[in-house]
Amino acid sequence: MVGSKSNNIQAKLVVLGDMGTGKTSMVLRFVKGQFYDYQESTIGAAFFTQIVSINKVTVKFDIWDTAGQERYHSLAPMYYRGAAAAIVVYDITNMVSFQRAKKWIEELQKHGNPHLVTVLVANKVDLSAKREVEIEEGKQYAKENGLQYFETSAKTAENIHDLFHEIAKKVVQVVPSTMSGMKLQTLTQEKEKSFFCCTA
Ligand SMILES: Nc1nc2c(ncn2[C@@H]2O[C@H](COP(=O)(O)OP(=O)(O)OP(=O)(O)O)[C@@H](O)[C@H]2O)c(=O)[nH]1
Repeated sequence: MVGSKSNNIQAKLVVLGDMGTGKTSMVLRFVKGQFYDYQESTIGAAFFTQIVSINKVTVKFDIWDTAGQERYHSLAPMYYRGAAAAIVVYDITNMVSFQRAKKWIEELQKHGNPHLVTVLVANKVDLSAKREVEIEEGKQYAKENGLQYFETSAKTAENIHDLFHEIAKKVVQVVPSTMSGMKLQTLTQEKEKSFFCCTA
């Protein structure tokens, strides 16, 4: 439970998925309202912050946008460790990226925070004429694995706002009741271990 006064939650959010699926584009759309047709591939990872208000609760997302290229795979645990939420992205025009998304989900199930809010995102829905992964396939996989599922387009902004707001709502719901009322200072010492960081 979160206290009735105004509350602030800081939550680490990691974005994973194959290269070129649109991870950076989705985050840029959400944080800056921008989209680039020629978005450069991420090297290592990029960091962004954005605040979302859910009723009287403010969620500050610390977003780690990871690099999808295989050579950066070994860095990923550094970014999903301690995360409150994860977005796993695939490109609806690329079946290989869907297979890769499943691998990420398996990895998170094995090594991620057990309370991780995980969302499967099918991006580039504006390219439906080139679709290789059917909606039902994505939905079915998400259902079987207890994940939320969103179809988005970073290009047109379809569902991007809803995606991050839904994650914020879920994060607010799973904030452990023991953390309600804790002071930021107290939590800072344990920040490495904690999934959330609250002020009340
Ligand atoms: N049509 C369309 N193109 C998109 C969309 N999202 C991203 N793109 C394009 O796809 C390409 C790759 O996008 P990025 O955002 O760099 O993908 P990424 O997953 O961050 O890639 P890595 O950094 O290599 O892991 C870019 O040319 C984007 O413009 C979308 O929703 N629709």
